[in-house]
Amino acid sequence: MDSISLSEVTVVRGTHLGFMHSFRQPFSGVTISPKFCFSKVEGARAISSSVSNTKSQYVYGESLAPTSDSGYYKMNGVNLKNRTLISSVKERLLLLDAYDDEYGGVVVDHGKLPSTPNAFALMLRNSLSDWKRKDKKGVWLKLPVEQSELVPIAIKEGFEYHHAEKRYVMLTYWIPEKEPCMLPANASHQVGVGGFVLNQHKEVLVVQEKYCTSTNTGLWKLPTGFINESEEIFSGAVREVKEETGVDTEFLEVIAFRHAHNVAFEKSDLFFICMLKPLSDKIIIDDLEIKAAKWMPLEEYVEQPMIRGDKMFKRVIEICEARLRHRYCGLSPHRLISSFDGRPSSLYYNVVDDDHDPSHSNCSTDFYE
Ligand SMILES: NC(=O)C1=CN([C@@H]2O[C@H](COP(=O)(O)OP(=O)(O)OC[C@H]3O[C@@H](n4cnc5c(N)ncnc54)[C@H](O)[C@@H]3O)[C@@H](O)[C@H]2O)C=CC1
Repeated sequence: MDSISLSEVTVVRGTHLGFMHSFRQPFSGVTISPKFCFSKVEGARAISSSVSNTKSQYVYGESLAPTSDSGYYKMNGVNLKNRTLISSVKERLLLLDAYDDEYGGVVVDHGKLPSTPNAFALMLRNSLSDWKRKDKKGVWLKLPVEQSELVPIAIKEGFEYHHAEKRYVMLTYWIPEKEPCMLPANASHQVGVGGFVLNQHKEVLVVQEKYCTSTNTGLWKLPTGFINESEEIFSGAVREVKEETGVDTEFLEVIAFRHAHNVAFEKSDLFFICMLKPLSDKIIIDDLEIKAAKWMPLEEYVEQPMIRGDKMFKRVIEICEARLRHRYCGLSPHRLISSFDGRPSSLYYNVVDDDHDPSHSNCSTDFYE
């Protein structure tokens, strides 16, 4: 792409009204209309190298134009003497809207992307030159699905995929050639939960999955699933159990967690095994995912060959049994806001509460009395 048309440039600027705010400052007292067009002029590097245009006069709105005296420019009837300033303003018109991040990089404003591929290609190239000149580091470019035609253009300029979601793809570019790329990688883990739900009759809530490997066919297992974005582990476990079995539960503790790698899409897996107290006993299965569910005596569950012969399942049950005998203590969530990031969060721990009264420890709670 070597040139863009005048009309395309007009569209480009039409998406950049935010820029006009800063544009006002160098020409204080001069009003600049956001609706404008321009043509090639001497000294405007960014434009002259890439815009094909035949008009001899250029204007911003209807106001910026060279005067008969070649050293002067006129805007809304006011003479401007600073050619360099005008040239730099013209260049800025062909840059992507972006803001600095705290690591010396830039984040392109995805809400203000130009609407045509040609304009985007020109502005991206100009912006990269500008960021390189300014020694910027990482560039974050989020392209919404509605503008997916811009993806190959960015790739051609050297951008790489970082991650994708349903509505966008994120691309990155690391500028410093002599420094290793410091941009954080895409999220590396998925988070799963499993519910150990034991009733007062020492029966455990188990399910048979509708879709499973042949080795697991017929296995009665704990309800498991993945937590949703922005969902807490404790509420995700309660939700999964409810969805799969219809049983209401109260979260008690994280009993253990497993860390495994290359589980899906080469991502690692954090699996939190949660102890839950049943609040209802009626089973209504989710027949999209689950073939059957029932309350099964704990001894019977443990005696299944796949449980007895499996190091993880066997150990998990041993831990749960130890917890029931007060020989082990899991982790309970405590809600807090850290001034580090100001975000509400859950800290899982099992020590006594603030008043240092051991009776307040979650370890002392007897779930089934
Ligand atoms: N299922 C099990 O026996 C065990 C599960 N876990 C852990 O439990 C957590 C959740 O794992 P699972 O329950 O096994 O999740 P899963 O792989 O069974 O996926 C959960 C649900 O997503 C849907 N799904 C997944 N992939 C699909 C596809 N390609 N097409 C259509 N639907 C699809 C299915 O409805 C499935 O029931 C993970 O952290 C895992 O490590 C740990 C040990 C055993």
